[in-house]
Amino acid sequence: MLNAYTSDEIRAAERKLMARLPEGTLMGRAAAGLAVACARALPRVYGARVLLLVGAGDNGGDTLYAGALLARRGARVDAVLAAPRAHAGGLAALRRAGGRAAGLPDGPPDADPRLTGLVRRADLIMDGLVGIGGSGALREPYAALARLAGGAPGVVVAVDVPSGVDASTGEIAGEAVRAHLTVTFGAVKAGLLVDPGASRAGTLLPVDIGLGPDLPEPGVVALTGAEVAGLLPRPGAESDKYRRGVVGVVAGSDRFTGAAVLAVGGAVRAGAGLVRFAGAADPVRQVRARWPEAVTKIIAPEEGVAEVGRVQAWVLGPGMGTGDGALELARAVLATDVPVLVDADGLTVTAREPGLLRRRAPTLITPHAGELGRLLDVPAGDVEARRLHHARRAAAEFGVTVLLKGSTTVVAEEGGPVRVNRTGTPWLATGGTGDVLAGIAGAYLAAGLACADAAACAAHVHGLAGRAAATGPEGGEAPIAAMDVAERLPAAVRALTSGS
Ligand SMILES: NC(=O)C1=CN([C@@H]2O[C@H](COP(=O)(O)OP(=O)(O)OC[C@H]3O[C@@H](n4cnc5c(N)ncnc54)[C@H](OP(=O)(O)O)[C@@H]3O)[C@@H](O)[C@H]2O)[C@@H](O)CC1
Ligand SMILES: Nc1ncnc2c1ncn2[C@@H]1O[C@H](COP(=O)(O)OP(=O)(O)O)[C@@H](O)[C@H]1O
Ligand SMILES: [K+]
Repeated sequence: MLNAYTSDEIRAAERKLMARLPEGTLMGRAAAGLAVACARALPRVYGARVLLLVGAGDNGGDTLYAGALLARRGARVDAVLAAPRAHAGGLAALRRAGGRAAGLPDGPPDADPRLTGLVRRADLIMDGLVGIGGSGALREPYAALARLAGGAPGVVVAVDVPSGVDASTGEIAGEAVRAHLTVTFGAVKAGLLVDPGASRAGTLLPVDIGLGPDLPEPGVVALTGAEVAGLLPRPGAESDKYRRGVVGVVAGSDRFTGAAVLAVGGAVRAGAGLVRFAGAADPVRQVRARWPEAVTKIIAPEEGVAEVGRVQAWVLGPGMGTGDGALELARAVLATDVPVLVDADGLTVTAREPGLLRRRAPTLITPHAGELGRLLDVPAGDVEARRLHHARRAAAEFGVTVLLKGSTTVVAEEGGPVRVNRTGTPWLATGGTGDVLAGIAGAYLAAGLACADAAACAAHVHGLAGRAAATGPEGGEAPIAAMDVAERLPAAVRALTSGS
């Protein structure tokens, strides 16, 4: 499990640890780890040009000490001091090691030829403007320096967090540094795992400074492949198709037949014991043609799902339409006493009657930002900008588990940590992949996994399958279709369970 924390949690742990150690020990450990990471990111240290962007706080202090270590190994180190004050010990160390430091010129930094020259020529830039002490949008001149680093040809290394990214949430209020590598101290910050912050961090490199025993229970976690493999349902000698889990899928409409085929495909390929599909005549025909494994039934909305047969979990919504008939079907499925996954159109219609989501049996909703925005009555852009906040809020408000899709998938439930999935690829941003995801998670629910486990495992496996589809065995990357993701599921699960 990769555990991630807020700035306050890290600070509290640091305070406890610092009380037991001589002053400066933690900064020394942080700077040493940072210098090693930077040295590894350079082809050679001797003669390399290194530029330090230094803020007034301890984040700048780490950067100056690390710069001093590189200068001692022969790097040509220049520090730009973004504020009138800088960490005194760090500055002295850099100068002693032969590094140079200067303040900012008058006027805009991006119009200063010396500064733009330093940025252009730097093999490596360390962003030490702000770390966990940052709050709100980057102020000037920090914001201008972050912009300058954005256009630099060299490697950009964020110190602890990319400046401008909220370390606790991943939110970005204004300008933010875009790093190739983030060297983060003590423990991973939650904002490095959640977009928009996560995509500014590049590769994450945690440096252990001894905080472990002082850290609390994490508020955000990412499951490892081995943990997901351990949770995935697996048939045993006593299994039969019913015990493995029967998933009911209510999806598609005469207008949207593909969503039904894809959701059923996700469930079949994820290992459901049996898939029962119920819907309008057209999607039933399509599902039967593509997935002869599924048992199908044509239903009219007023019939409900009582005659479809016994299932252990329902998937409700992909492509089912948003009219009154769809709402009637949603009412029928949500009135059952088994776990229900609500996706896509199912969410759009329940947004008209959110009380339907309050059930005794578990409920998992799988919105993208637009769908969650409709449920919470906030713009989709705000959901994307504040993913952790809105996913947690919806879980609390509706009493459900929430899997919020998009560039970072987060799974939130009351009383547990948020789980973040890191296996996906932007190639998944294509029509129908969400329908496949719903089918996968539905199969896991039917097999008996709790909502948060089913959601986290489904997102993990779906992300792996998406990546495998986009990269293929010959390397490179190519566009994918949603059905490719369903087809790659068995290979993704095989790779996961074999530990490769
Ligand atoms: N504690 C420890 O043991 C260890 C800590 N470590 C390191 O210390 C870092 C935390 O250091 P920190 O607490 O000094 O805060 P830091 O991130 O440098 O920022 C504060 C400065 O930024 C400024 N500022 C804030 N927001 C701003 C904005 N929007 N735009 C512009 N400026 C803004 C703020 O200005 P102010 O608001 O006060 O005027 C103040 O000057 C941590 O990330 C890690 O790198 C490691 O060495 C390991 C051990
Ligand atoms: N930029 C991205 N990076 C990674 N995954 C993405 C990105 N954009 C979308 N996805 C994933 O692609 C899928 C799209 O689902 P959804 O929006 O429901 O599409 P559809 O309704 O067409 O099936 C989700 O699993 C989502 O997490
Ligand atoms: K930083």
